Amino acid sequence: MASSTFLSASSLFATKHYLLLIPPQASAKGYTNNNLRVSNSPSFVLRTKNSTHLQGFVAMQEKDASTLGDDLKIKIPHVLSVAGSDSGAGAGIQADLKACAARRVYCSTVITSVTAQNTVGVQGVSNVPEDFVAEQLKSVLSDMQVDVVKTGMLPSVGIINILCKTLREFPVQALVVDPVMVSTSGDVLAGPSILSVFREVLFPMADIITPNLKEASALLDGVQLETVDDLRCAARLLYDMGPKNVLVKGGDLPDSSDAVDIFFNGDNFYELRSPRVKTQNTHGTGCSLASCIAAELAKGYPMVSAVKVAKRFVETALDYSKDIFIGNGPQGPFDHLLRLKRHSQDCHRLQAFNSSDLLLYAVTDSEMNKKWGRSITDAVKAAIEGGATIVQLREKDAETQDFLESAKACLKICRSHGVPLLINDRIDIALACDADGVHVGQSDMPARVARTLLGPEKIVGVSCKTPEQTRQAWVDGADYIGCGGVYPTNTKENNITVGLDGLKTVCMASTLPVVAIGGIGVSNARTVMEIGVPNLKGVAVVSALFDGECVLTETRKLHAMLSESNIDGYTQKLII
Ligand SMILES: Cc1ncc(COP(=O)(O)OP(=O)(O)O)c(N)n1
Ligand SMILES: Cc1ncsc1CCOP(=O)(O)O
Ligand SMILES: [Mg+2]
Repeated sequence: MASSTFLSASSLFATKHYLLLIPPQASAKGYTNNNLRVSNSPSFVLRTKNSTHLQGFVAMQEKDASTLGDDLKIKIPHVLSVAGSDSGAGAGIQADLKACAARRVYCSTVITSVTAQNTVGVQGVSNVPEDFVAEQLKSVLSDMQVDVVKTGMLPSVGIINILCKTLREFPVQALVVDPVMVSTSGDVLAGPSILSVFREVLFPMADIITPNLKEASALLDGVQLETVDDLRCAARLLYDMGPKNVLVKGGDLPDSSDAVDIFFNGDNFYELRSPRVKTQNTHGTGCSLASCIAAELAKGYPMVSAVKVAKRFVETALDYSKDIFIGNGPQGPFDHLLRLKRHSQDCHRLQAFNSSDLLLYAVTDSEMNKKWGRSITDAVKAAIEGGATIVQLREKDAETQDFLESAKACLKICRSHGVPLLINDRIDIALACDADGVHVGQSDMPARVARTLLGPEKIVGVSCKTPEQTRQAWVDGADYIGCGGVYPTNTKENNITVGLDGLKTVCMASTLPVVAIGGIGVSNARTVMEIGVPNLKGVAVVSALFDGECVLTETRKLHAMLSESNIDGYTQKLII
């Protein structure tokens, strides 16, 4: 269906630019090196001729890929949205852009109409002149390898005719038609004059049409649609107008606690049923659903899975957004990217990573807390009260669910004190609780992948014992380096001790700030900090803080020692 580039795997393996990490189950299933389809970086989909697929990561070994030959460039799935602009950005072109971004598909836009719109309703509409719609269409389609066209508000017969003519000139893999007629607020966006051109010209070209109840009824000359059986009849009648597939959305069906949509492909009916999300923030659901279908088609998925994924995508976003508040009208927008609330919860972390946070780095240990009969939250509270400037949860034996609960509780404490909280090894836990970042070692999740998964604003720390590792950490997008064990330690088994010389070598080679770790406490922290390298920013400590009766006392002692020697001030001055 979609025209993503097919690359032969042997050419990928031959290049130094890509390292294709084939998941074990791929070779177990006997996948050959032929016909691997790379659809997205850094994630990829392996697709075989029988369309089974596996997902994984493509890691770029070089940041600069500008020297790649044409045959190795990655084709990005591309949806062109032909729709109206919504100034409130809940629906229309703006929703389409967000839905495609959320589904990791490129979206270009042809604007058919500009609406003055908010959560209350539509205050004004100004259609774009037809010849300028034609010009936009030509600009995009003549250049940009569009896979799928998705239509929204098509406000005039002339614009629809221009679209159909242009699509004949520049054919695409699929056409998704959302026959927008009325906004969520009830305002008319396309008059009855377009009904016949929809039915006679556009629908026969469509791979799928996605009317809601009101639109289906209007297209069927006002027939009443009140039950799921009515939706089935409507789907069949609409199918007879020529589209290859029909999705009739039953979101407005009365008396249903479920959201029921009917999908018909000419052979089979699918009843897509899910619990109705109780929310007022539904503005733009139709546009987003159609865009998501288009996005999945552009990636090469079959129609039924595209529709199912799209429905799940919208439901997830609606559920996530049910308590957000944007605008005073009855139907607010929702958050396609599931990120807006996180930002407002982030308010206690006022700035990005600050290397002076490494001064007194407390690393927890579940065994030690158990031994001394304290909870992890009490341990973290005491460490912060004693002066810890950053906290890492290093819970090696914790069950995932317990770890997540502890991490959420500790995060609350840390946020209320403005202290960053990092998670050791477990990117999944960091993502699930929205921690401030992670610390990974040389055999953990590679720092570059951790960075990709966590995004640019989170902190990524990497353990390094050599200059080569520090350089790689920097290339991979790490924020700091943990270097050790500086001294022998019982906390980490089989750990090679690098000594003060090893620490110095790493610091000298590093372009990133460094924190020293391993066997460090009040008795030797000063010696460590006085090795005289500007980017050594602090000490990371486990047993000296947590393997004792009173975490508060031990942390205070170490904090006093570090502040007394004004180590941070010294290193800050040197590094400037
Ligand atoms: C600040 C800091 N530095 C180094 C480490 C060690 O990480 P790693 O090498 O992954 O070993 P484990 O801690 O996972 O056993 C650290 N945790 N923190
Ligand atoms: C996790 C880790 N990485 C290198 S040494 C070490 C253990 C540090 O623990 P302690 O501070 O008790 O020596
Ligand atoms: Mg680790």
